[in-house]
Amino acid sequence: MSVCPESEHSTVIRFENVTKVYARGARPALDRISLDVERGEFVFLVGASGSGKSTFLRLVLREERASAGKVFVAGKELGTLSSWKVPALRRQIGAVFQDFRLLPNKSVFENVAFALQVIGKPRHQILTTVPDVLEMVGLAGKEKRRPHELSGGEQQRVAIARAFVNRPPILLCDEPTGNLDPTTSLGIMRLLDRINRTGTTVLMATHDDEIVDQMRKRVVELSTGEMVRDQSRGVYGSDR
Ligand SMILES: Nc1ncnc2c1ncn2[C@@H]1O[C@H](COP(=O)(O)OP(=O)(O)OP(=O)(O)O)[C@@H](O)[C@H]1O
Repeated sequence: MSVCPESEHSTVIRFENVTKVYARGARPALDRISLDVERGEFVFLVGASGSGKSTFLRLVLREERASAGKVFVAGKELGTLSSWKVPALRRQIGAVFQDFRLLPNKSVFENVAFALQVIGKPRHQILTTVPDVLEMVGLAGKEKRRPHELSGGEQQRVAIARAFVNRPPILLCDEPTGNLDPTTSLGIMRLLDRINRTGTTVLMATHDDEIVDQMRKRVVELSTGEMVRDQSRGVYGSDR
């Protein structure tokens, strides 16, 4: 197995000349992307629909493999990573999506606890960890509710709690505010910012220009699979 050539300790995601082609003859969804994300960074991935943002996130999760080039996550090269090691890789990555993806028949508590049960955490640990993370995301007192008894913003907080409960070093967010109004979105961003300040690297794909402009974090822009901008403390549109 090859290991990331840079210091494993600071670079958490590295793309080396990565191309992804889904179907033979199709134009690349990602075209020769090279990028390093350091531990503790907050990175926005922006670009029009179809520019390759979700493909980028899927490569990090090893849901897809690069057609050419190398992807390193947490020091591991994903092209040569054995399939039996993929679950351990994914334990290092929390993921949050636009559509929340909660289990509808489970309570808030159970939705978050489930993430710990599947990785074999003991019951006593689950009983102390879940209330802590629910408190952190602002859902103390709502443990027994089902997802349909919560607002969209609250449902996204449950999804974030579930993604973060195991304290992964990396949090991937694919349009996490896409279904939320601006005020609720701001609350979600404050929460992601807090999580980032604990040292977790956050990589967030978004179309939400107001949020990108307010947060002033690193902005990586894709356009039809090519990286056209990588700006520290950037804004959504490069012309502003
Ligand atoms: N599973 C797939 N099979 C074939 N082509 C795909 C697949 N997934 C994505 N694509 C293509 O790859 C390109 C990039 O898509 P991707 O979903 O990564 O873009 P995106 O920037 O996330 O878009 P959106 O903002 O709409 O989610 C598009 O041309 C898309 O049609």
